[in-house]
Amino acid sequence: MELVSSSKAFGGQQRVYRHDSSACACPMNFAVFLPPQAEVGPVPVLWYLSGLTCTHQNAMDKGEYRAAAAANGVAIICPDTSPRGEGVPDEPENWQFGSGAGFYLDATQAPYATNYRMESYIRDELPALVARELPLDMSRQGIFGHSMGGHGAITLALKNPGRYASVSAFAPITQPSTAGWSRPAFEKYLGPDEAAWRAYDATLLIADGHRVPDLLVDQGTADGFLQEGLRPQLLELACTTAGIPLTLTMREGYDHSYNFVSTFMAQHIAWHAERLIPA
Ligand SMILES: N[C@@H](CCC(=O)N[C@@H](CS)C(=O)NCC(=O)O)C(=O)O
Repeated sequence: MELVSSSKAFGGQQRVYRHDSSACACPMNFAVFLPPQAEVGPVPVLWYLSGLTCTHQNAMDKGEYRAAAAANGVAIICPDTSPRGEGVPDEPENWQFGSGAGFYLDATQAPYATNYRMESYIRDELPALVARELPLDMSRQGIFGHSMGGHGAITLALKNPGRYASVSAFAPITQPSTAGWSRPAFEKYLGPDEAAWRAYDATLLIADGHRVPDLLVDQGTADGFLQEGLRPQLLELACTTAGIPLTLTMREGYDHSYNFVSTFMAQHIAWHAERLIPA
């Protein structure tokens, strides 16, 4: 992998790397913050998955995670949200599909199946790469994300028990198989048979028996996508029915932006650190 940039922050290093992805069949960028503790030994890893229209850069620029990551001694990795660039099929006018809208799934339909394999990328390829190249303790991983990235974090945690010791989300898309901004994308990536969509829907994965030990979710009450796109009540119902301890907090007056995400970032990192770092 090629170092694109490196800058000291909070005693650690905020870096961006670029590499040729075999899962996505294109070059991919990712951001990684290494806390100062990484200079003395491998540190736990917290994966942060971003939402629609984002790249590896949004959370790095606006997520305000570095102080808490340095204080807790965890690395934060922010991957891109889709394959992108020359030769990657896209709908440039559509912000809910294609570039910036990979939905953390492995597409099965032409022409998307060649590149849009974000599940394999996040679950297999990128962890193997960073494990080889960076001072990370891969036996201690957590995952979180925002909106489409909250969907990605929760579904990956549900499907890979034991891989992620902790999972949380800011304003996650809880039931993408029925939400207006994700249904068309699911159909294009996965085909018309909705049975194939269940593997990428948190509420349906829970209904099908998948579990996480516990789950932290924050949601702003002034989020314009709250009832059409996000619907935390569906996740709450699924978790209650399944007996999954969910800490869902509705945050009065907060919208969908990084002003909301950054406000609660330190609390989420502390939640993960409690589960990743033995007292
Ligand atoms: N472009 C959309 C908004 C998309 C949006 O809010 N994306 C969220 C994730 S779902 C985000 O994080 N955007 C990038 C940013 O705020 O930096 C619109 O015009 O309504």
